[in-house]
Amino acid sequence: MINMFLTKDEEKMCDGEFGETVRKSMDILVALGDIYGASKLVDITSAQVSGVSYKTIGDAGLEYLEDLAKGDLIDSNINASLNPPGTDLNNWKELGFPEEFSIKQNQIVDAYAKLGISKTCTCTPYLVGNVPRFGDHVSWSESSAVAYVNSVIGAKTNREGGPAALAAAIVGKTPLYGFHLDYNRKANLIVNVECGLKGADFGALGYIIGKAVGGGVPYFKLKNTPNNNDLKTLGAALASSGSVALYHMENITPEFKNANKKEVEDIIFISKKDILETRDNLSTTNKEADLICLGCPHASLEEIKQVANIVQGKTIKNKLWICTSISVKATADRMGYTDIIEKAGGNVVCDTCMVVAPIEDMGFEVIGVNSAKAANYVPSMCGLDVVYDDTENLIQFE
Ligand SMILES: C[C@@](O)(CCOP(=O)(O)O)CC(=O)O
Ligand code: SF4
Repeated sequence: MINMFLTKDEEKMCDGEFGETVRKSMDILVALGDIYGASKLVDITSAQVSGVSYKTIGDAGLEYLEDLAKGDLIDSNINASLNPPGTDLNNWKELGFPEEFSIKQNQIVDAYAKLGISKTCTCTPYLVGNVPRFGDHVSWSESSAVAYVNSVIGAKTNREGGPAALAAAIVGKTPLYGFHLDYNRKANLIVNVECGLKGADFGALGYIIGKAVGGGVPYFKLKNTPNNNDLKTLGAALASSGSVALYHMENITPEFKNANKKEVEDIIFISKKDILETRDNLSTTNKEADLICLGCPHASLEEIKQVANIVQGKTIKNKLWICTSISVKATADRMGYTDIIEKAGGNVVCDTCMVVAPIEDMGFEVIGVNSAKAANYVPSMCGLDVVYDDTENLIQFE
């Protein structure tokens, strides 16, 4: 029995009148809505679909998607884009990605494309055209992207699983509960940062607070003004050590005035010592990195420019990847940044990242990262050591 209210059209979708793909998607959305007590479905303007890497979904995932893609679709008329896959979809051969893995990976992405999800392949779709408006209901699933779209843009999403975001993309709707409702978007922890922050400090802060707040909503008071790259780094870390989907930042994020901070009793003070200790603890080894892997979440053009400025005219000792979307790379190519980085011995890698790529099978042992999320996940998802530091300290020259 279905508990939530469905319109006549939605009932028809559940009954299979629009085909099997739509029916199966409605099954997922209605089950989710009933579990979480949603009153109804709500229209969305955007979806971001994770569950893409062959490393995480395997052959079973590929078969499921190819089967689903055989059915008819309705025109859900939303902007839907894919998360990073496990390979650079075009340049996997040149970059040394395993062949069988890369072929399967391309098949997965093709199946998603048949289901109407664009091959944007990034966890920072807000940099490349999948940009909802403030207040929009959306269904996003990559956890750093969820934190960004809720907090920095002020669109509304729960932390969806890949299948739920795909179902939402197919139908153009999501169940109305959780962070879609304003009363769940209030802060429940105040974070008073007593020192200025820069670079990898933001990841360290996110790592500490994610652990402290779990799935709650932190409200930050900072001494200095972060840029959007800092906010994406912070959100990624919050969403990986905890399950944060939304944060507020005084005078920075769009909903900070409605966060009800006066009613929040829990307050944490963060000192320079806390940040430095956490930065140290995020490294699992003192060894030098054999691969420096930047772009978690996927790099912006400014971050690629920063790397180009650091390596210009020099020869990098370690291997260097800077991971980003194909759209950002296209602009980096045009600006000459890619050429500078390649001449120094590094690569701008498209689509994939250090967590979802099979780097453990590619001969690397120690990965240098400037992202606390990557520092948290590379040891657990790839079984490799990490060194955590700022970009300029990670890159060594001949
Ligand atoms: C680790 C992560 O960023 C990438 C793995 O994603 P996927 O489920 O393989 O698309 C997922 C997440 O944090 O939501
Ligand atoms: S692990 Fe990092 S780079 Fe990879 S998809 Fe997640 S946020 Fe993006």
